[in-house]
Amino acid sequence: MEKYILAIDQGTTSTRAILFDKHGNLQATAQRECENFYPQPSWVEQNANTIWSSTVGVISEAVAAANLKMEDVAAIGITNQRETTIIWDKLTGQPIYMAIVWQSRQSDCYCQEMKQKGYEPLFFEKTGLVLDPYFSASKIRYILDHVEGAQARAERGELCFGTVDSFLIWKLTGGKVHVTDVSNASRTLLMNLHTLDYDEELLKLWNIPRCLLPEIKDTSCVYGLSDASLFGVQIPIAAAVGDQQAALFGQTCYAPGSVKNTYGTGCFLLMNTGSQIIHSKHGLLSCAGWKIGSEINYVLEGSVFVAGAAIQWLRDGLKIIQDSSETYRRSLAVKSSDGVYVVPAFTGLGAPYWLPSCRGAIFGLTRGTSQDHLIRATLESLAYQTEDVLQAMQKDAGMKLTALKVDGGASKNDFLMQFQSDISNCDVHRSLISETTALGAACLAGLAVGFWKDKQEIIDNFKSGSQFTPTIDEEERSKLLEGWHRAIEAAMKF
Ligand SMILES: Nc1ncnc2c1ncn2[C@@H]1O[C@H](COP(=O)(O)OP(=O)(O)O)[C@@H](O)[C@H]1O
Ligand SMILES: O=P(O)(O)OC[C@H](O)CO
Repeated sequence: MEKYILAIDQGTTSTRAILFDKHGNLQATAQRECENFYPQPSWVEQNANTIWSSTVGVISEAVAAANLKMEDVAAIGITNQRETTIIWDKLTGQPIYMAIVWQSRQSDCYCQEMKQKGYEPLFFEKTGLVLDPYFSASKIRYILDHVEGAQARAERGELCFGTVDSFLIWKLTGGKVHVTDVSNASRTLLMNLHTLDYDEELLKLWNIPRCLLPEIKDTSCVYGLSDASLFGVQIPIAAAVGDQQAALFGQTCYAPGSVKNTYGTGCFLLMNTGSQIIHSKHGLLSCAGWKIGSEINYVLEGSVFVAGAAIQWLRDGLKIIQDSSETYRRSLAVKSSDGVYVVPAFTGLGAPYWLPSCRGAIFGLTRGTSQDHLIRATLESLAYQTEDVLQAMQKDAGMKLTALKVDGGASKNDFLMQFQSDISNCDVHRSLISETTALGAACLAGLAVGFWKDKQEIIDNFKSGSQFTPTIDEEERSKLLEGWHRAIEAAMKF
């Protein structure tokens, strides 16, 4: 009887379950939207119970859609929005606060305080990260300070912290297993990148008790079995991996120097740096890519906070499009963005600028500016932000990138992909399967249970899709980029 690997991709905008067969072909997929709440400007929260119920829902729906039974699933791999912070009661499994989403800025004051005390270099050296509310540590501090009695309960070992992977493993195993993997732990500001363990000095600075935290495990290994009461059978949970590292794995970027960009809610450009930690001098982050047995892979990352989220803003905020795919047609309805630049810094600026207080701005408006110009300029802003990160990455790595592998929801937009190729003067390769994040998690789970023999088998299964090559000359490229840099500098000064 043929078996399948089920990947759970719990992202910022949706929870998906996807089934893959032995050849890496997608067999079925199920998806539920996830509601984001914005209780105050620049705060973003989600209901952790809904994250869980949507996960159980999509698993059953995907298996049913493929006409399979749960017995046909050889293993589950989990990939997730990273940094998003959940603290729950160890006895009841009930979250004690909303899930604080990675984009949320409500814990910025803790990071500012650490910066004022001069701790930024220490954190950068040990964790590869900058002191920003993006990462989990200050979010944990926020919950422990704002939920009555939480600090004392954490110290007594009554509470558990987890990023979404950890919370889902806890729930799936019926409250038996409290673990995470190195790729997720390396985004907490608590894990030492060199030892791959929590760092006592950093825990002390944040006043976070170690017993609150999940054990850090490999990325590809069996953490436990799903509780029989959930699906009738016990299925090995065999991978947990942050979604950006999962996409890097799914894109088969195994060689040091290979790069991918994912255009989802945000944009995340990752370069595999092999067993070497490269500490960026240009505003990028270092973190763990994955650990498989004794093999550890590090990555250099540029995280852009608002990418597809800007398209959602056009749809839900400005209401000038009905559907995100409409941006393709609307962008081509005008010859250019006519000098309009959108800086979508709705939740501050991430890499390479790191300015949490920055806000969004639109420049270059004239009486002739139409909705289509604004839509086109918003799409272009995804490519400009990516280009800024690419420039920083090339400087750090000391090399010129000639090809960029891409994936994620907004990578379906051909206009955006062509503009990216033009503006970055490099080839853009879009994989045939857009679900490379889920594929990466499935591959890591499959390797753990022997479903796939080795990485070569995964490379052999990989299917390339469309390719975009540059069509504009250097003069035009420089002019467009010069306008963008004036816009971003003005937004930062505002
Ligand atoms: N055709 C498209 N053109 C532009 N943006 C798109 C398109 N399709 C989806 N998006 C954007 O991509 C994002 C969803 O991508 P996805 O990879 O599912 O995100 P996430 O993993 O962050 O939940 C949304 O923000 C949406 O606005
Ligand atoms: O939900 P996504 O796919 O936008 O990913 C979020 C990132 O993991 C945040 O670091």
